[in-house]
Amino acid sequence: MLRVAVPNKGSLSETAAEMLSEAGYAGRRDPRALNVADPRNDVEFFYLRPRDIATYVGSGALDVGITGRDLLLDSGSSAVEIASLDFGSSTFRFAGPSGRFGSLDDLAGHRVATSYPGLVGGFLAKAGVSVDLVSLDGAVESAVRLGVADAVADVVSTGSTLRAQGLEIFGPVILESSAVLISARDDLPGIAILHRRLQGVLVARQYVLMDYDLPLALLEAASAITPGLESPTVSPLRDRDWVAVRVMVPRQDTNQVMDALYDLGARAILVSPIHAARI
Ligand SMILES: Nc1ncnc2c1ncn2[C@@H]1O[C@H](COP(=O)(O)OP(=O)(O)OP(=O)(O)O)[C@@H](O)[C@H]1O
Ligand SMILES: O=P(O)(O)OC[C@H]1O[C@H](OP(=O)(O)OP(=O)(O)O)[C@H](O)[C@@H]1O
Ligand SMILES: [Mg+2]
Repeated sequence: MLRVAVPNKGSLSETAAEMLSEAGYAGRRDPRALNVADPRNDVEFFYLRPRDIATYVGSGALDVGITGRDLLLDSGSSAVEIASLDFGSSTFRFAGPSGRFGSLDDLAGHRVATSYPGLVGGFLAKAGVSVDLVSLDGAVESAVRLGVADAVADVVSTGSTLRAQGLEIFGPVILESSAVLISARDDLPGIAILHRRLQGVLVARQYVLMDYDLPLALLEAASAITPGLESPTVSPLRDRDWVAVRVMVPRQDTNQVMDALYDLGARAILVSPIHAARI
């Protein structure tokens, strides 16, 4: 039975659970349950703190897990990233009081608060900048105002938490992070199945199916607008001068693509959602 680590709370937990459910796996009925067996899929899920998942997976106690790239790198675990899951995107940045720091070198000798000492310490060591790291559990943006640090290094999404504390980002990007699938095993077929199913969910979320009718003479021009993943499916119509085209289109481009196809001469342009996919 494949043993899978899933975030039990925090920013990643809801979407991770939704994706697994869309991928056909059993979820938690009791939100406090720590594990759920899914015998139909030969999987058992373990609901753990996102910060601990890389440790469990790296040690081999669990086979595969969903966590943040930043948490994986901070942990120093030997687990590796198998795939990005395209949610929970954030950037890891330095920030200080407005106008106080201009570049990374300005940090030398100062106190930097973070709840990711492994990630930030590694980054600063590589950059050759020596600081006094202040390790906190969370809400690190308060550390400057409360006087325990001169700057912070933390997860930034919208930036509103930093702004509310009078901080602004400076220096290089430490990391672009997102939710990732991690493992320390490459010998379990169940991992490839889980990976493929989650990829299918991403495709179903990111693409729509588009059908349209088109004068045959415009097929090359239309294929340039909607190349599809491999190549568009083209079917004959009773009127031999026309064809029906079916193609996958990135969801976010749907309306621009429909406008362009209509301008070209396509008609009866229909869009449908994709419920599941294996690409
Ligand atoms: N505001 C956010 N937007 C997007 N991703 C975020 C945000 N905050 C955290 N994350 C990401 O979520 C993952 C886990 O962070 P999360 O906040 O859920 O856990 P935590 O900080 O350990 O727990 P908690 O905040 O509940 O104490 C990390 O990969 C982080 O980059
Ligand atoms: O850029 P923003 O959109 O404001 O989001 C970033 C904030 O979100 C996370 O906080 P979280 O709620 O996880 O609290 P924590 O700091 O205690 O982990 C992160 O640690 C930042 O503080
Ligand atoms: Mg947090």
